[in-house]
Amino acid sequence: MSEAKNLFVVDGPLSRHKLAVLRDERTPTTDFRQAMRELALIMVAEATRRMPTRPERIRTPLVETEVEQISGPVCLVPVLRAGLGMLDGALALLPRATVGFMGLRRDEETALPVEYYVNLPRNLEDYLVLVLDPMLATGGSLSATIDKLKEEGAAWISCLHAVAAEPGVERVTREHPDVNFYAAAVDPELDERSFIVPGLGDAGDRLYGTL
Ligand SMILES: O=P(O)(O)OC[C@H]1O[C@H](OP(=O)(O)OP(=O)(O)O)[C@H](O)[C@@H]1O
Ligand SMILES: O=c1cc[nH]c(=O)[nH]1
Ligand SMILES: [Mg+2]
Repeated sequence: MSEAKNLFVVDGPLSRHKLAVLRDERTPTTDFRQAMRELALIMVAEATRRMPTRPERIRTPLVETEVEQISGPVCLVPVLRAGLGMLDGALALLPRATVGFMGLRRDEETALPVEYYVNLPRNLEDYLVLVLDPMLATGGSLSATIDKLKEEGAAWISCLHAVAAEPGVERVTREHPDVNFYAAAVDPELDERSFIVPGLGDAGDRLYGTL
């Protein structure tokens, strides 16, 4: 298992349970979607633990006191399509977040990412950015996403994944030591089509019934 300092495995009983539902080939689309939403919620709770905060003085009904607020606006960036399966869960905890989109699909022959849609907020440097994508396989799609976000000025980025594969983790943690990566599981390998093994199959197809 990767020992990178910027990799965090979110593997408590609840996330293991959700992941078990996602991995099972018998799970129908509706249950798969629900488990993905719930896992995203758990992962956002974990990833926000390392967000910067700022103090603020307020009054409770009794006295004046100091509280903490997350120190910037948050931008959620789902990587289309599969990342959309995590968006609702993330928005449940961060309802005021801005949402940007990265449209990428892997070429079936080469497994390299092809960009087809990008829509990010202006002034990305002001935001704390959370990238949502259930699958981190070779790391090609995530690497392209992080490069784009940094090009647009993002300075604080964390990435949330249901399943990551060792080779992809090795790549993105090495290329981006300033970014934090969260995964519910790190699987050992990729098959000849660059699918994660054991993995959960094609997350986009399972979310949207396009099997
Ligand atoms: O680490 P990589 O090797 O780049 O693979 C991971 C990417 O593959 C999947 O998307 P896919 O291309 O299947 O698009 P989809 O979400 O539209 O199905 C997944 O959601 C990631 O974005
Ligand atoms: O195993 C994999 C690899 C890439 N994308 C997926 O959806 N699943
Ligand atoms: Mg897919």
